[in-house]
Amino acid sequence: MATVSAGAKLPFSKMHGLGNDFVVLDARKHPLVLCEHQFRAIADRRRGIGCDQVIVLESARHPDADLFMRIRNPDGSEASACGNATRCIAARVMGETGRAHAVIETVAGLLMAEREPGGEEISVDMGEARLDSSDIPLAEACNTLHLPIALGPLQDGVAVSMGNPHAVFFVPDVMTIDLPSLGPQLEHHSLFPARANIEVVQVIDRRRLRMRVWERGAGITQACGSGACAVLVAAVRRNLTDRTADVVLDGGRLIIDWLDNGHVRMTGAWAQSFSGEIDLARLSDREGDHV
Ligand SMILES: N[C@H](CCC[C@H](N)C(=O)O)C(=O)O
Repeated sequence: MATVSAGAKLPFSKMHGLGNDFVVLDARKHPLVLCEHQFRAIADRRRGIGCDQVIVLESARHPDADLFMRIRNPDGSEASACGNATRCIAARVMGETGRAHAVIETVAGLLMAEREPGGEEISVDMGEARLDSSDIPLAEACNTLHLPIALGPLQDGVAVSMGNPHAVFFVPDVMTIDLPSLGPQLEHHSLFPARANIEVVQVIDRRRLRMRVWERGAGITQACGSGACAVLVAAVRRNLTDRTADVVLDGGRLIIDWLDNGHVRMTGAWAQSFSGEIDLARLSDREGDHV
C-alpha cells in the first residue's frame, strides 16, 4: 500500500450516530496507510479535525461485502467493532448503490445492515454476543456474569464481547457515577488484557435502560452502539429486561434486540455532518502544535 505523502490533502467526511462522531476517510480507490500518531492528530479536537473514531473505508476482502470498515480510536488503537459508525457507513453505501441494504466487513466479521421504513434509521445485525472469558478477553477464566472486580459504586459487573470488550455495571442512577475518574481505572484493569469499554446502566423498566459509557481509547462519548448491545445482553442475562429494549444514551435512543440465534440487532439514527480536506503536513502529534 502506498503511504500518504506528508503534503497530501486528504478528503474526509464527518458523520455521527447519536453524537458519537467520526472522521471518515475513503481509501477504496487510493490505498491509505497512516501512522498511529496521524490517527491521533486527526481525531484530536484541539489540533486536528476532532472525532471519537477515525473510520477508513477500504476495498472489501469478502466477495459478499460492499466494503471493509477499519476503526481507529483517538488514542490510535484499532477496534474490531463500532456500532454507530456501522450505521453511518451502511447508510453511505445505500446512498451510493441505491439499495436498502448493505454488507459491511470489519475485523470482527460481516455485518448486515438494512434501512428502516422512512429511511431515518438503520438496523444492523451486530453479530453474536460472545460471553466466554476467553472471548472477551479476560486475563483469567471466571464467571462473566459476575466479574470479580469492584471500584467504589461499580461492582459485580458483566462482561460481553461484541467483537470488542465491554464491562457493564448496574447502578441505581447513572448520573451519580464519576465516569471520568472510574472509567479509565476500569478500562485499564488487569482483568482486561485488551482493555475494555466501560458501561454504567440503570434499569428503567423491562423495556428501557439508561446507560452512559467510557469508551476504550476514547473516553466518554455521547453514544456507543456496541456498548448498547452489550448492556442489553447483560440485562437479559441478569433477567432485568426482555430481549428487546430501548437503550437511552446521552446522545439518544437505540433499539436493541438479542435474537434467538444469539445475534444482536441494533436500530438507530445516523447523520452526515460536513466534509472537507485534511492537510497532513500541518497535522502534528507534538503537544502544543496547532493545525
Ligand atoms: N472504543 C471502542 C470502538 C468504538 C465503539 C463505539 N463507538 C460504538 O459505537 O460501538 C473500542 O475500542 O472497542
